[in-house]
Amino acid sequence: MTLRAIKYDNNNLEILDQLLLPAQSKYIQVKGVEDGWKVINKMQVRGAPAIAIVGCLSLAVDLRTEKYDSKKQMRQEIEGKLNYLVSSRPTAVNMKIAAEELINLANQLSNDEKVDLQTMKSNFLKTIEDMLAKDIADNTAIGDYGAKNILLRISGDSPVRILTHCNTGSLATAGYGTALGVIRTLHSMKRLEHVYCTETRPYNQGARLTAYELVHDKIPATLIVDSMVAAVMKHRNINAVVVGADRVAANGDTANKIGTYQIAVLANYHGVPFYIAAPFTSIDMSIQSGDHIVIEERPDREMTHVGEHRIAAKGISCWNPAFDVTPASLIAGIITEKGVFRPEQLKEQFALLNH
Ligand SMILES: CSC[C@H]1O[C@H](OP(=O)(O)O)[C@H](O)[C@@H]1O
Repeated sequence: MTLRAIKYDNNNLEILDQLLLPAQSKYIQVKGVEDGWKVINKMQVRGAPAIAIVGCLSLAVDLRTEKYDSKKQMRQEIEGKLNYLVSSRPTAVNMKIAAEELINLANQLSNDEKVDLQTMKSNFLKTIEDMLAKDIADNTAIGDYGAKNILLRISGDSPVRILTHCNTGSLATAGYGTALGVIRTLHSMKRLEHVYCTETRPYNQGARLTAYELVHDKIPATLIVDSMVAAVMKHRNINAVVVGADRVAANGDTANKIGTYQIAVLANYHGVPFYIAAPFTSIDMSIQSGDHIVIEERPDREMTHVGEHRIAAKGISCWNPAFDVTPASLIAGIITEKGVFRPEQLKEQFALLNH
């Protein structure tokens, strides 16, 4: 049984409430865009690709139940709801890119006189529902490209030791995962010796979610606290770091979970290749560098408490950015579903291959 963050059939959308994992595995129904915005903003579902898929599927739930007087009215509803969903979390670009593409599609269908209202609705819904299968296909391709590229660096057929940060698996996507997809593929090739996953404070995506996925898949792994990365690189002979992305800028600068930047600096110091694994839907060619990426800041309580238990002194001020930006100069390769690219190749390859 594979882990599924998202369940969608017969217009019934459910998400695995990731705030309750690993103690409790509970699915909650998403009854439309309002619910979609809330479960994304509260991080009951999270992960750049999963955010876009759940957001768009929540729109599909609304569209199937609502009646429209005209194609123009439906187009206006679609645009308003998609822009609302984009506001749920600002850093991951996938929801923004999906919204732009779906608004363009709604405009095309609305302006096409050969297309009636019912055909517009069914074409639009199919495009959204196809996102699930496409994401899984993208992730298995990322896994293949990433594993092969990492193994090119290894002499003989010895297995590798990988470090990863945050959660980039089935719980951050429609399935299989991006960076965790690379790890899954290495494991299936019997070329993975061990994974080190960081706990990823303050939301603990590593301890609660990645560890959960690795144990579920029986992949040999060790959980480390975020402050142990340097020691693990010094003493455990890490062959590569592979992490995900929330937004990759045109020059390859990448926003990812807070703590990623310092891992990249440590990897550079220890001569460990540092990879980003992300689908083209996480690449934002509209911004030239990471300087332009908006970094979400989350509530202090996510730092000062674990559940209901206070772990920080009352009255201390907090800074809780959810992401940081790793400069392209520290990135050995960007693993995508179309291949593995050096940051300086990204703009050209994206223009060639993004279709
Ligand atoms: C498949 S990449 C997921 C990406 O999203 C995570 O952030 P969050 O848990 O806040 O949504 C993290 O940055 C991962 O790398």
